[in-house]
Amino acid sequence: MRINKIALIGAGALGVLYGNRLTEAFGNERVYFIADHERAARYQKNPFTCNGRICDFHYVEDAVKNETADLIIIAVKYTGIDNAVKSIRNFVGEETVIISLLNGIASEKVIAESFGQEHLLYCVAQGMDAVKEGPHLHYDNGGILLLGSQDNTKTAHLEAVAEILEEADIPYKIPQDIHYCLWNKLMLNTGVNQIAAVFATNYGGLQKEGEARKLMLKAMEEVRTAAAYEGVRLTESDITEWMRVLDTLNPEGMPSMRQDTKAHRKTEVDLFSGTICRLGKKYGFETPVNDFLYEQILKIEASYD
Ligand SMILES: NC(=O)C1=CN([C@@H]2O[C@H](COP(=O)(O)OP(=O)(O)OC[C@H]3O[C@@H](n4cnc5c(N)ncnc54)[C@H](OP(=O)(O)O)[C@@H]3O)[C@@H](O)[C@H]2O)C=CC1
Ligand SMILES: CC(C)(CO)C(=O)C(=O)O
Repeated sequence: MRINKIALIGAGALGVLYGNRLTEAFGNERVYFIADHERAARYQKNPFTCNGRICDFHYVEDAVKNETADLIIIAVKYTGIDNAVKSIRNFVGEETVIISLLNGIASEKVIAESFGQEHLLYCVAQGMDAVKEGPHLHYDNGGILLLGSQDNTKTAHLEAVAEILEEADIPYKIPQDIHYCLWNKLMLNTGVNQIAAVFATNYGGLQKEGEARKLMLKAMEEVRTAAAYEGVRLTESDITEWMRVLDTLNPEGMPSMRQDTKAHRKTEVDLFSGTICRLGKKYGFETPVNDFLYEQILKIEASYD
């Protein structure tokens, strides 16, 4: 299989980062964003920039028929996944490969249920420092994509995506176990993102000993339990390693969920405690910390003007 046409949906921090690298590599004949009519018009009027340079993006309206993409990259937030799935429907052909850059493990389930497991490759986006203000994206570190198939074998789809990333000079890795990688990142996000939002703090507030850090570790332990029920083994040392990484971060920085609550945006809580509490109910284990965090985050969202 060879990937010719590449579509993205979601021109946010990650969408602009990858959209720009792919457009620079393959041109806007082969690379485009799928967008509804309102977004396409808005984006065309107010072009995106990436590290100070205007992005030469091409937009195709989601109502267009008879245009399928070989690869679709989903880069919306979880709050936008249902509409994004509707928007890409016309572009999914028999051989289309779909990857989701979203955090957590929930978007993959939505995609598989909507289009069939055979279209899906698993992906973790990590290590980037992309910050988007209005249409302007800045990053120093472009991060890396971890990719894998459902059973971690080298499928034709996986090889085709790897080839295209290689050609575009986009860093990627095919780890031994992509599900472990997805869960490990979910464990970090469930602790760090949610605690920073609930305690209205930054990385500095999580780096020092105290109630916030204690609760963060307990929230992460509940993810370990959920992962075990799902057949993924996360260890104590995975948590220790994340704490080492957390302790190196700029204390003034903050995870995306805290940025969302500060800006009074809906959060991705359903990706994090939403997932863990749901699995707790499914398998019959207690999730007191994530129950508490879920409730608190919904309260924060409800308090916005
Ligand atoms: N930013 C990062 O460094 C990282 C992010 N992630 C994860 O990646 C995902 C994306 O994050 P990020 O790029 O930061 O998110 P952003 O909020 O920056 O971007 C999301 C974009 O999706 C667009 N969008 C929403 N709904 C639709 C729709 N129906 N059709 C088309 N576009 C739509 C929004 O457009 P509009 O503005 O026009 O409404 C917005 O620009 C999240 O799950 C995040 O947790 C993972 C690793 C790192
Ligand atoms: C890894 C981390 C916590 C980086 O801040 C993140 O994924 C996020 O902010 O959503």
